[in-house]
Amino acid sequence: MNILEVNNLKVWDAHSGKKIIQDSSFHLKRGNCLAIVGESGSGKSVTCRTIMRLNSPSLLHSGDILLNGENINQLSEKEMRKKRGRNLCMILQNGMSAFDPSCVVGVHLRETLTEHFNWSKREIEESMTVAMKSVMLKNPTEIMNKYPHQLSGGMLQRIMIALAFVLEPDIIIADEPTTALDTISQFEVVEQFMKLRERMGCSMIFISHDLGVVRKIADDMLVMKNGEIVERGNTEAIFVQPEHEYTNYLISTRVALSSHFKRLIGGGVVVAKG
Ligand SMILES: Nc1ncnc2c1ncn2[C@@H]1O[C@H](COP(=O)(O)OP(=O)(O)OP(=O)(O)O)[C@@H](O)[C@H]1O
Repeated sequence: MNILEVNNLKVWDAHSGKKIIQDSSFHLKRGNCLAIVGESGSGKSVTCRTIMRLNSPSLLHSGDILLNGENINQLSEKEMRKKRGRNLCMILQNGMSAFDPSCVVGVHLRETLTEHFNWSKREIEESMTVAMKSVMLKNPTEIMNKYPHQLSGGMLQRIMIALAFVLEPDIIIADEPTTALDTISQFEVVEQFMKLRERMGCSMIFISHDLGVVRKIADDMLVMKNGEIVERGNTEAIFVQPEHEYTNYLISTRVALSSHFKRLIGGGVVVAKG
């Protein structure tokens, strides 16, 4: 059963007429994680922002976007706002850009949750506290009283994941959620995503440059190049036997990079003698 079906999605720049997404059709099965990979500028983020209807007004689109069978492309802006957060939740690359820099994060969390639930301030704080502890954020009350710039990138990502725990959306769209983080935070955030899936069984679209993470987390994947999907299917099957030469290139580049890295690390270890 598909929770999301995207049919014949086209996106273009109204000013230049440049086609950004050519004619994209894909689906997300309920409870599955679909990864979108591809080089920079291939249209991964524009695809996801179109689903959320968060593109800049200069980008126009056509096609059907069926969420639970309902064509959300035909909804008014007001109806779409209700879908965002409660049904579709996006976790961005840079946690800093997701929060209002002028207020403490607790205000942002309260505003978001008040829009979707008829909860008191206390209920909101209680459910956020539980969710924040579950993503290993200690001292939730203290964190909620801090401004975004006073928190690390990894902490902000985990706050967004905690918010997703509370919102329990049908679909979480994560746009390179670990790119801006250091290696340790990347590992922790990926762990939290896996936990999120296990606990909520939610459906997820996961954009990533990191093929190691994709192989670990995604059931299915799409490979994009120049606004087109060039390969799709089961993640493991694609990794074992990529059909498109571009996918082959992406996978073999990763393998080459990783063995180069291992050689460097191995070669860099000097054991003192005597
Ligand atoms: N607001 C916009 N106006 C015009 N062109 C845009 C706009 N936003 C994105 N584009 C163009 O759309 C294309 C796809 O961009 P997109 O951000 O989806 O790529 P991406 O695959 O997500 O890349 P990355 O991995 O670097 O995030 C790019 O050529 C980009 O320049």
